[in-house]
Amino acid sequence: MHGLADISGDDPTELLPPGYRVARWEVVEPIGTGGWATVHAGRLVEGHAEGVPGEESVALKVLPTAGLSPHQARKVADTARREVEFGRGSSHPRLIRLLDTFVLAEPDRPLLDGAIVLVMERAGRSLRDLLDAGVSEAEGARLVTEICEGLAHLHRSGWVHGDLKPDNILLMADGSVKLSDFGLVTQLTGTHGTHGYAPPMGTFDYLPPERWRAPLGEQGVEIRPSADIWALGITIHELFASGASPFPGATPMARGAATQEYADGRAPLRLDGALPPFWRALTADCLAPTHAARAPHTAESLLARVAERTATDVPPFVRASVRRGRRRAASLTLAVCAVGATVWPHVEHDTASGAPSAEPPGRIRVFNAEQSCRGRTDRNADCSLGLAIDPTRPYTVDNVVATRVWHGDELAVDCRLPLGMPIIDEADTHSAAWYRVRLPRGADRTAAWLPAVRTKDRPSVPDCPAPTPTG
Ligand SMILES: Nc1ncnc2c1ncn2[C@@H]1O[C@H](COP(=O)(O)OP(=O)(O)OP(=O)(O)O)[C@@H](O)[C@H]1O
Repeated sequence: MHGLADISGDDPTELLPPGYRVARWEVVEPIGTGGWATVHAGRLVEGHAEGVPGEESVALKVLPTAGLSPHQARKVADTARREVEFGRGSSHPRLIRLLDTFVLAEPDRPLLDGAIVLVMERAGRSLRDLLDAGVSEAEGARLVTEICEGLAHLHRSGWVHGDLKPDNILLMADGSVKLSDFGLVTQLTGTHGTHGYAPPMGTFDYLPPERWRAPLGEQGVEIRPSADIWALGITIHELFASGASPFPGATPMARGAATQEYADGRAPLRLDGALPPFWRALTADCLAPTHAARAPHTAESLLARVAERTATDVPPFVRASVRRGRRRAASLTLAVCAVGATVWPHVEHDTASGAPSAEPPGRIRVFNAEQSCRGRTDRNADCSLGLAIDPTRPYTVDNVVATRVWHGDELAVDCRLPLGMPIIDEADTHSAAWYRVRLPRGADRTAAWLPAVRTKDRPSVPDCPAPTPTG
């Protein structure tokens, strides 16, 4: 976020020298400086902190309040309050965890007196550090997937990040993504929990067009999850275009003006030629010019799109088995179904007993919310839908079986899981229910899970026992 002044001074070690103790934590060295804060590497020197793996694995974020105008001090305090309130109530593998918070009492060191210290999990670097070199398409897919997992969790829990950008997308030592910097997080309110009110701050390059004109009320400016989706679109563009913004201009203000020209229909969206076709389409959806046009593209639906795309874009040895599966499906199609759909054979296993059962308790037809895919009979890969291995885990690349399904396919169903991972389809239909379906003979497993949003049928089948990781 943009602060009003660099309050930290030129040398962060002047503020918090190595060896400085904050309760059970000790400062090791500075990591970086933001608009309002300096961040230092730190270590635990006393006792034990749950979930802190190594003794040097924390970051101490210091927000000084000394020397600020009352207005600035209020902003810093509000930023810290948001981070703390959010950090205390949330825990997810894709979010940087808050471990401790303090307000320093240092009457003899005026710069530090009253400073707020947040102790957090420490990352190795940020996504910003990857932009110059660029990433491969596969690596980009993994990074975007993990960003979307974090965003989907935030949005599901009723929060908007409000300052998503490569600097706030941190990479852990093992390369995994965690979102950070929750100083502008906003809780969704309103009758349906659709919007909240954020302070009029943020990073110009990542603000959606509607934010430039949003009226500032007593509670702040209105913000919705679609603001994070816009920021995600800019971030994906930067990721595949070596850090370039999709909007022209030498300064953030100029790029902001270009953003508004586009939103007003006075300029087209010009995405960099470096973006591969799938990512062009996805980025364009994230950068839909209005909240209403962007709203169907939720973090959850983007996650499903990337997962499906990655599952079709599999290594050659897996692809061969998928092709074999498709050939088998194609012959069944001819034999059984005049409209290009498949009726899968059903012999595998009875869910409750594990014994083979000839007749499944129910059948469902696959429904594809993409209208353009419904009339097709060619089983085109772009129109295929995935099945999950574990319906309680995020629907990501490593949670999709190799066998694909298409609109109209008829599947044998054993049971229904009412509360799995919530899924939102392209038409914005929500459901946390899943059906356990049998896979055709020869598939690499006997069963998989179809999200209930992918069928219009409601067969009367028993509730499933808790799923095992093998599905
Ligand atoms: N948990 C962390 N682990 C490692 N580095 C971190 C961590 N949190 C922040 N940093 C790094 O410290 C620097 C400043 O942090 P941060 O952006 O949170 O401060 P800020 O004042 O809120 O910044 P901004 O004004 O950009 O929002 C950044 O370079 C960031 O990558």
